[in-house]
Amino acid sequence: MTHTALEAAGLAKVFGRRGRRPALDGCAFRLPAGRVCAVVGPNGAGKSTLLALAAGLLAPTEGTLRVLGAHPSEVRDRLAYVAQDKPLHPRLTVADTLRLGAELNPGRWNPAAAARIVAEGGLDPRARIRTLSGGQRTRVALALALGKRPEVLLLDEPMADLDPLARHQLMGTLMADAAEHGTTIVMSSHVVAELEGSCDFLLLVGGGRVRLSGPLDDLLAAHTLVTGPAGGDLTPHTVVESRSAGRQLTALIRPRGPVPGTWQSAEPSLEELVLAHLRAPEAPALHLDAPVEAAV
Ligand SMILES: Nc1ncnc2c1ncn2[C@@H]1O[C@H](COP(=O)(O)OP(=O)(O)OP(=O)(O)O)[C@@H](O)[C@H]1O
Repeated sequence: MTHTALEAAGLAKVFGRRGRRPALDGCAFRLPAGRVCAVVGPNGAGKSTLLALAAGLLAPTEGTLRVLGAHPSEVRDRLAYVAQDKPLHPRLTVADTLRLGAELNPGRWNPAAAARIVAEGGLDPRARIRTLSGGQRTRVALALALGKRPEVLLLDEPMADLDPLARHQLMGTLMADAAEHGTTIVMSSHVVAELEGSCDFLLLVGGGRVRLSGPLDDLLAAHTLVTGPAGGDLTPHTVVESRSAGRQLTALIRPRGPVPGTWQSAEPSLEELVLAHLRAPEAPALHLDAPVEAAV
């Protein structure tokens, strides 16, 4: 039994010929099993590439990405992956699709988990996939994924085409499943607010690199949002991002020692942490997950 769900070392992926800008470059992180991990970052940052590598659908150009201590292809039956485009057979009905899920996952399939997700969306089991809306297809794809009873669930922007109520309800189902079975969930999303309160581990990817990694509480505690007079001196602290409005300066810092009482300070929210790093792509990386070094 491994206690590590995902472990990347020196991970790089170049699409097409070598020499092109890598989609991922020199990524190293370690995600312990049982965590709910948010993967965030701007468009083109490499989030989908990372998830497809973890699912074993892509091979790294350099380095390794181990899943449950093994090569992804060796643990395929212990993983489930929901891609952005949710490939489902358009002519099958919802019930046929779940039956296929059962046939493809003998000994693992949990019909109740899959049926529950479909039923909660009010989907007619006799409806053909091609007649479903984007959000309804997402629900079927999530039902297939959870029905597989995976140890690691990889979700690429799973909530993008769901209405707010369905998002809320499906997030609740996912979190309950993770809590009950210890499932590791790795979920990319652009809607940072919806990750707050559900995720306990963060990977912030930018320009193909992992810029922040670690337990969310530790990453938040390592940063302080300060407000003070414009032109105020923030040495010796590491300033991730600062903005002035009139005579006031607001900055996200990584404190190195106490912050003077002339500054108002508070712990940032997840959204504030992520937005500051997105606005400041050159800010230094911070890894609080003790990743392994790339093998030489
Ligand atoms: N199949 C592919 N062939 C060539 N380049 C690709 C391919 N897939 C991704 N890329 C490139 O790799 C980089 C990372 O893409 P990726 O889809 O992983 O980003 P992302 O963070 O998931 O973006 P988004 O938030 O827009 O979904 C981008 O520059 C993209 O153009």
